[in-house]
Formats: sequence, C-alpha cells, structure tokens
Amino acid sequence: MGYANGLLCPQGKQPLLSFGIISDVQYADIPDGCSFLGVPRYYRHSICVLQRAVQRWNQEKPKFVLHFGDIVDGFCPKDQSMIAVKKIVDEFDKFDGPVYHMIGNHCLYNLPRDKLLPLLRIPGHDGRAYFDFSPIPEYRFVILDGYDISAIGWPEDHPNTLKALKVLQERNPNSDKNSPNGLVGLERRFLKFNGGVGKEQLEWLDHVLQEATELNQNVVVCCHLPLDPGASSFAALLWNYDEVLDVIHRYSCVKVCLGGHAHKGGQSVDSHGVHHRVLEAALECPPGTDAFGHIDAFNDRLSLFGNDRMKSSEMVFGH
Ligand SMILES: Nc1ccn([C@@H]2O[C@H](COP(=O)(O)O)[C@@H](O)[C@H]2O)c(=O)n1
Ligand SMILES: O=P(O)(O)OC[C@H](O)CO
Repeated sequence: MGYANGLLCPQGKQPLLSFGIISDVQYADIPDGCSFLGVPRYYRHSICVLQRAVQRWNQEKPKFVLHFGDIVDGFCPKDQSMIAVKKIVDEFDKFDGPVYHMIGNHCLYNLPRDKLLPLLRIPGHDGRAYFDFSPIPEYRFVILDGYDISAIGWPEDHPNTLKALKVLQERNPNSDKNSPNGLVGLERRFLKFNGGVGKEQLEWLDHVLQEATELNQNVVVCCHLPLDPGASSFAALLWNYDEVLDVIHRYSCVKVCLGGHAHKGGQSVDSHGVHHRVLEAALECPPGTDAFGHIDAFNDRLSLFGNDRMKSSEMVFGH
C-alpha cells in the first residue's frame, strides 16, 4: 500500500500490518476561525477530510484506524456536543474495521468522561481512557490517557481535578491557566489545556511493557499529547512527559510514540533511539486539502504514508 508524499514500500516486502491514522478532526458546525495565535481552523471542512480518509482506507483495507483525539472542537455549541460527536463517530464507522479513539482536551470541553467514553467506545475503567491491544503477535499498541490528571473532564471535586489544579497553581502563575506568559522553555507545558499521566497509569504502563518484552513484541505508544520536546512545541507537551519516557526507556520494546495536539506536526528521535511522530491536524486543512495516512509496520520499521499535508516518514528502529 504505497501512495502520496514520495515514500516507497521497501522492495518486495509485505508489511506485517497496516493501520490508518488521522488526528484532531476537531469538527464543529460553525464558520471557519483561527487559533489564539491566528492559525486558520476549518471546523466544517474537517469532516470532509475524514470522509476522504475513510474512502481511501476502505480501498486500502488497513487492519484498523487510530484517531489521535479532539473529535469535536470546544467552540461547538454545548447543546450540540452529543450530536456532533455522534456525527463524527458515524463517519468513522463507515470504515470497514475497528477504530480506536484517544481523548483530547476538546473532547472534554464538550462532554464529561462518563458520556464521552461510551460514545467513543473507549474500553477504560472508572472513567480512565487508557488501554492496549495486540492486533498481531509481533506488535502491541498502548493508548495513553494524557488527561488522567487534568483540570478538565473530571467532576470538580474529583481527586484528579484537585491534583491538576495543584500542579497548575504551583507551575503557572497566570490567572488564565491556559496562558504560557512568563513560562520559560519546557515550563511552558503547564497549561490547563494539557494534562498528565497518573501514578496508577504509569504502573500499568510499566506492567504492559514488561509483558510486551517477554512476548518479544514491538510497541507503539499513542497519546493525544506529545511525549518528546524534540517533536512538539513545549506548550503542547504532556505535563509529566519525562516520567512517561523514564518508564518507556526502561525497556527496548517501545519503538515509536505517536501523538496529536500540536497541529503543525513534528518528528524526532530521542536519546534512546525511540521515534516520536506528532501528526498534522485534519482541522487545519484548507478546503480541498487533506491530512491523513496509513502506517505499514515491519519487523524493523514503521513506514508512514502521509497524504497531502501529512508528511511521510520512515521510522527505522534504533534498537
Ligand atoms: N500563546 C497562547 C496560546 C493559547 N492561549 C490560551 O489558550 C487558549 C486555547 O488556545 P488555542 O491555540 O487552542 O486557540 C486560548 O483561548 C488562550 O486562552 C494563550 O493564552 N496564549
Ligand atoms: O487543539 P488546541 O486548540 O488544544 O490547540 C493545541 C495547541 O496547538 C497546542 O499548542
């Protein structure tokens, strides 16, 4: 399955697995607008990007599809949140196979976790949205919940809300906790629209990676929030990206981390040879343009075939 943006399949090699990718559809039935920093956002057009993606995936037949979060935008009128989420889920359901969703901040602006998770069919427990699956024996996918510790999405008196407010209070002196004003370098990540991975989830991650190591599996870690400063603006990073990387780096099974949220996309290889790829957002595609793709997984690499604004990447495993 090779197409678009110039990447060719390694000659004569069949992938072990292919999967479709798209991020930040962030749909709303509202006129075009822009981000706080003035980057245009095409709220109605993003569903067209998704429709073209599904059409393509149904021709190419990847085994499953991953959406990296922010299914609808925070500006969606709140009395339409449920309808908007269902509308986009219905479009994803036109793909002839399983679709796995991650939660993003914009999902949580629209709906609380108890409503959101069933709609997105996220197999968490107690409102947690982390899980793993192994579509073939050689590979395991780990989906992290980057808003586990978050000031959005949990009830106001939930311990995770209180923990998040404490983090923001300690690390961000601005009254608007979404503002990075005065925060320097990596400290710019301590914003309300980001979040963190809690202790229980870190322990779960450690356990999953231990099991994957025993099974000799390659692991792909997925999270709405980017995990490596080299692949993202500092203001988009997971609060405790360093703690998550510490766990990941204890093992050599994690080959690639994939994320969304930082809409222009990014790519890096970290100090332990793990690839990080942040996906370009569907929301920021001007009408008629696209950002989606698929990834072919081999024993020694992931090959990302991006469409249009989504860049292609070859991620050869370093260990
Ligand atoms: N440099 C910035 C960026 C953002 N904010 C605040 O975050 C909100 C969301 O930003 P978007 O990029 O998603 O539009 C925005 O409304 C601001 O409150 C900021 O203060 N400074
Ligand atoms: O999708 P948003 O509106 O949360 O924007 C995220 C920012 O691009 C992160 O820097």
